[in-house]
Amino acid sequence: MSIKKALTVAGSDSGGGAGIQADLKTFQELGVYGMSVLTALTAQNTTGVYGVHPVPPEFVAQQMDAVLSDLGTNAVKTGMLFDSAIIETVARKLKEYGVPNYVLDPVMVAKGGAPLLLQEAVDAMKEHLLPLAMVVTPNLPEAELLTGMEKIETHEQMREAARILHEWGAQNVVIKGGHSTGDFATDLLYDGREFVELSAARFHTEHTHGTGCTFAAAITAGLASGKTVREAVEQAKQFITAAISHPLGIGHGHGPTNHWAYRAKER
Ligand SMILES: Nc1ncnc2c1ncn2[C@@H]1O[C@H](COP(=O)(O)OP(=O)(O)OP(=O)(O)O)[C@@H](O)[C@H]1O
Ligand SMILES: Cc1ncc(CO)c(N)n1
Repeated sequence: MSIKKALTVAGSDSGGGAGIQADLKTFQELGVYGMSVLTALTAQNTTGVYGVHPVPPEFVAQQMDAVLSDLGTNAVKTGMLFDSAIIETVARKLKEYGVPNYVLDPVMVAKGGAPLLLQEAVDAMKEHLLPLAMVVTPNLPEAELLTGMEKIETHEQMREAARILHEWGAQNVVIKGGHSTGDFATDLLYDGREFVELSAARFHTEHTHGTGCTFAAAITAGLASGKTVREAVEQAKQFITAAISHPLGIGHGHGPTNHWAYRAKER
């Protein structure tokens, strides 16, 4: 059996719960070989983001060349990209190498409110990355910023946002419902033809640092392994639900999710 590989292009979370670190842990747990291209360093822990140090776009390009010219990959995800120069560089390299199975997690703001994407970069993300995406995974505030819709709360508004992002070039759209309220955390998958709702019990917990990164990384790992988009999203939902339901209880703020929980349950 050949080894399946996945690449994450994202920022570093020194606290280990989100960003590159969450992605690599998720890849490992789902049995794919993980590779990483760093776009920014953050001085971060469970209580907040205390500093951001972006990587020069030329060095992002150099990292992508190093990985893609030698190892190649079966899937790629992007997370924190910080500015439009980095976005344009990443888009150019994804096209140059014809990278398959691209998952765009449009990371914009950290849980505590720190900006992880400059405002000037939202248009660049729509123009350069959305049309390349096999799957895009906005949370509700990200879907509002991308579509320009004033409020996305109801199921019908989630469907409308998904239709718009599909029309703008993403092949599949997952609108994540983590930020809504109610007894269920319900996400919506749209492939341009049908809507599929993925629902799980909502856990009343503070420990949701890195949920979005982990979810998108799990989708990426599934695609790298040859799953269909539907199968990969369903597995990712199970992975993140398990990770949230068994928090590690570390740190003084929003603690990380538990990347071991899914495999522990499988055994
Ligand atoms: N309290 C919760 N209980 C159960 N599932 C949740 C909860 N919070 C989020 N989820 C699920 O976790 C996944 C990630 O969604 P969320 O909306 O939290 O992403 P995000 O806001 O991008 O995360 P991040 O804070 O990492 O940026 C989705 O499948 C969502 O339904
Ligand atoms: C580096 C990084 N990427 C993404 C997020 C969003 O959770 C975060 N907090 N930090």
